[in-house]
Amino acid sequence: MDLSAAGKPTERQAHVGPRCHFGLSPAGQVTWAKTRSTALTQYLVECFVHRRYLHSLCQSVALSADRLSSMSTEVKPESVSLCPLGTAAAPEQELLCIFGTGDFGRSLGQRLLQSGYRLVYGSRRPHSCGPLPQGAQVMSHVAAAQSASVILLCIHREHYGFLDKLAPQLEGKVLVDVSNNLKMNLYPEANAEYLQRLIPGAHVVKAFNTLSAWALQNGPSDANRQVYLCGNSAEAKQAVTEMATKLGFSVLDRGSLSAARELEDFPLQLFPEWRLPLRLAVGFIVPLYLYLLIRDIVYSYVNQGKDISFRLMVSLPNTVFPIVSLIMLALCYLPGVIAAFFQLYRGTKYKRFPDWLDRWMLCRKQLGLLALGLASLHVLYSFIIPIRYYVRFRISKNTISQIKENRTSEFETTVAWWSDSFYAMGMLGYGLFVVLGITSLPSVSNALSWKEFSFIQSKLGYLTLFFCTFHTYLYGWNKFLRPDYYKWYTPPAYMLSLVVPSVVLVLKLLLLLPCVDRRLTRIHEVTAAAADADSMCRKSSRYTVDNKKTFSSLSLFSDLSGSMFTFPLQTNRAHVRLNTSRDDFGALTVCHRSFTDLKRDHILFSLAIPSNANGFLIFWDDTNKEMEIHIKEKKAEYYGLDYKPNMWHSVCTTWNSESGLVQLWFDGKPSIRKLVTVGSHISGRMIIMIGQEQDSHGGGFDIKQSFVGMMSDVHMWDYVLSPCEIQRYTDDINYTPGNVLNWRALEFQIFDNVVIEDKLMTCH
Ligand SMILES: NC(=O)C1=CN([C@@H]2O[C@H](COP(=O)(O)OP(=O)(O)OC[C@H]3O[C@@H](n4cnc5c(N)ncnc54)[C@H](OP(=O)(O)O)[C@@H]3O)[C@@H](O)[C@H]2O)C=CC1
Ligand SMILES: [Fe+3]
Repeated sequence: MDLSAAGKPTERQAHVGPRCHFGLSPAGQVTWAKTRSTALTQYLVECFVHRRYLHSLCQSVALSADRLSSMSTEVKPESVSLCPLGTAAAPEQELLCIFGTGDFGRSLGQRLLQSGYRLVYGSRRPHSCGPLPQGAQVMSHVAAAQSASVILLCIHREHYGFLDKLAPQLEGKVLVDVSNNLKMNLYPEANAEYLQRLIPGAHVVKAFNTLSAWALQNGPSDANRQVYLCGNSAEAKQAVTEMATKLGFSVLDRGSLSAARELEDFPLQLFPEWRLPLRLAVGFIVPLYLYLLIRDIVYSYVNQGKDISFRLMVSLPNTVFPIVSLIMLALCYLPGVIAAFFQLYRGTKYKRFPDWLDRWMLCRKQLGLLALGLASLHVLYSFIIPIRYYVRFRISKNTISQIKENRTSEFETTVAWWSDSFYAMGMLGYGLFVVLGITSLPSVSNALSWKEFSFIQSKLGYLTLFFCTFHTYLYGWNKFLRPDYYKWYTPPAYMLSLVVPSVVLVLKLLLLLPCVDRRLTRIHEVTAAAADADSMCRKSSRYTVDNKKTFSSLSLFSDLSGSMFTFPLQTNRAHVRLNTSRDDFGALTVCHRSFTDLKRDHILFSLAIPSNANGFLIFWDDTNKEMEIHIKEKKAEYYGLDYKPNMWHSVCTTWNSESGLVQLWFDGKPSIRKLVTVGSHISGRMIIMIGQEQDSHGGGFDIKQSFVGMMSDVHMWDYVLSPCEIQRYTDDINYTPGNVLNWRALEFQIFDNVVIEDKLMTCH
C-alpha cells in the first residue's frame, strides 16, 4: 500500500509528475516515478538516508506539487528549497487532515499541532467555522481530503452520509474513525465498519474514541494514556500508531475492524466488573444500617427513653463497615471452596463450573478491593474513637465518680490479654488485607510469577480471613451468652457477620484434611495413569526423560500453566508429541510461545497426517529470514518479522479451508492473509509434535531442522480465533484455551532429552 501518495494521484499531482512512494522497491531502491532533476534525485537519497522521516518528506513533496502547480516540465529551484539538500534531518512535518471543527476535532488538532504536525481542517463552512487552533488551515472537505493521506473524522456517525461523494478523494487513504454512540447497539454494525462499507477504497482505522476532548486538552500527563485501535490494514494501523505515539499515548492494537464494536462500547460501559460487587456492598450496608438503627437507637428510645441518635454518625457506620467488609472478604473465598467441592464431586477439573460460579469467581478481585476499602474506613473511624466527645465524657465521668466514691478498679490481666489480642488480630488482618489489595493491582501482579501470586492470594488470603474473623470473635468474646445483648430477641450484628467467614474457614479446613487434600491434588495435577510421573515432574520442577523406551508408551496429562518445555540439545530425537483424538480440521488456529537463539532453519510446530507429512507446519527459514506456514504441501511465506533471538515470541497462525486463507500473528501483529489450500480439510490420524520436523508421518527427523530452546503455551483451536482472542493470548490475559490442544490440560509424550521447567526466567 502506498500511504504517502495516498492512492491515485489527483489531477494536479498527476500533471505535475513526481510522486513519491515511501518504502523500497523490490530491488531495495527508492522508487520515484519520472524523476526529472538531479537535485530531486539527491533529495530522495536524503529521504532514503532518513527513512524515519520519509513519510513526511514524501508528503511535503506531494504538497509542494500542489503549490507548484504552475510548474510543468521543469522542477524549479523553490521545490528544492522545501527540502534543501543536506538539511533532511529537519524535514517539514507531515500534514494531517481533520474533518469536523467541533470539540473533539479542535482538541485533537491542538495536540497534533503541539506535537509538530501540520494540520488542515475540512469543514462544511470553511469561512465561518469557529475559532481553531493556531497554525491550522481550514478548507472545504474536498480540498482538505486531497491534501493529506491520513484523515481523522471528528464528526458524528449520523453525518457520515456526505462522505460517499468524496469517495474518489478518499480512495487509498487512511480514515481514522473516532466516533462513539450514545447507546450500545444503536446500529446493527459498528461505526467504523459502516464507514468502511461507505468508502471501501479507504483504509479505516478505529482509534482515539476512548479519549475525551477534555483529556486531549489536558495533555498526556492528565489524560488516559492508552489508545486502543483496530483496523484491517496493518500499514494504516502503523501510521496511526506512530501518530498516537508521537502524541504521547501508548497504543494497544485490538486487531481487525471487527473489534470496532468492542472499542465503541468501551466508553459506554460504567465499571462493568464493579457492578455486582457494588450492588452487593450496598445490599449489605443499607439493611444492616437499618437493623442497627432499630436494635440500638430505637430500642434505647423505646425501652429506656434515651436519645442516642448521635450514634448514627460514627458508631453505626463503624459497626456496619467492618461487618460488611468481613462478609465480602469471606465471599471472595467462598466460590473457591465451592469450586473445590464441585471438583471433588465430579472427580475432574476439566468440566465447566455453573455460570453463576464463573461470574462470581470473575468478580472476586473487585469484591476484595471493596472489602479493603470498607476495612480502611473502619480503621479511620476507629482512630478517632479516643477524641470523640462521647468517649471523653464517659471516661472523665467514670474517673470523677471513682474519685468521689473513693473507689479504685483493679487491673485485670484477662481483660488486658483480650484487648491486646483483639487489636493485634485486627492489625494483622488489616496489614495482610492491604498486601492482598496491592498484589491484585495489575502493575504488581504482572511482576509476580503465578506461584507467588497464588501463594499470596490463596494462602495469605485465608490467613487474612482467619485474623479478621478471630478479631470479630474476640470482639464478642463475653457477649455471646449474655441475654441483654439479644435486644428484642435479635442477635447482635457482629454475630451475623461471623456466619459466612466461619462457614468458609470450616469448609477450607475440611479441604485441608489429608485424605481430601490428596484427592484434590490428584485431580488438580494429573489423571490417575500419569499420577506418579507427573507428581515427580511437578515437585522437582524438572523432568528429564532419557530413555525413549521407558516413557514412549506413557502419556502424561497435565496442567502446564507457568511451565515450558526446554529442548536443551541439538538432536534428531528430542521432541514432544501432543495428543488429540481429533482427525479432521476445516479450520485451525495454533498459538505458541518460543524462545531460541538458533541461527539456522528450525521447526516450531509440526502436524502430519498419513497422506501429508506437512499437514500443518510452522517453520523458520533462516536463509530467507521468513516464517513459512505449510498446509498440505502448499506454503505461505512471511517476511519482515522481527524474529529476534533470546526473547519470547508469541506466534499465532490461523487457517480456514473455506477461504483457504492463512494468517500469521507475530507478537500480536497481524500479517496479511495469504491464500494456500482452499476447500480441502486436514484429515486423517494426526501426529502433532514440537521439537522435530516430520518428513514422514511420525518420523523423518532432520537434526538441522530441530528446535533448540524453550517452548510454552501451545494451544490449538478448530476454528479461526478472533483478533481480540489472539490479542488476549499475546498479552496472556484471560484467553480461551485451545479446544484441540490445551496447555492447561495437555496430553503429551516426551521423547528423549526434553525438560519441563518453570517458565519464570527473570527475577522480579
Ligand atoms: N467530544 C468528545 O469528548 C469525544 C468525541 N468523540 C467523537 O468525536 C466525534 C466529534 O465529536 P464532537 O467534536 O464532540 O462533536 P461536535 O458536535 O462538537 O462536532 C461535530 C462536528 O461535525 C461536523 N458536522 C456536524 N454536522 C455535520 C454534517 N451534517 N455533515 C458534515 N459534518 C458535520 C461539524 O464540523 P463543521 O461545522 O466544521 O463541518 C461539527 O463541528 C463524534 O463522532 C464523537 O462521538 C469521541 C470521543 C470523545
Ligand atoms: Fe475491628
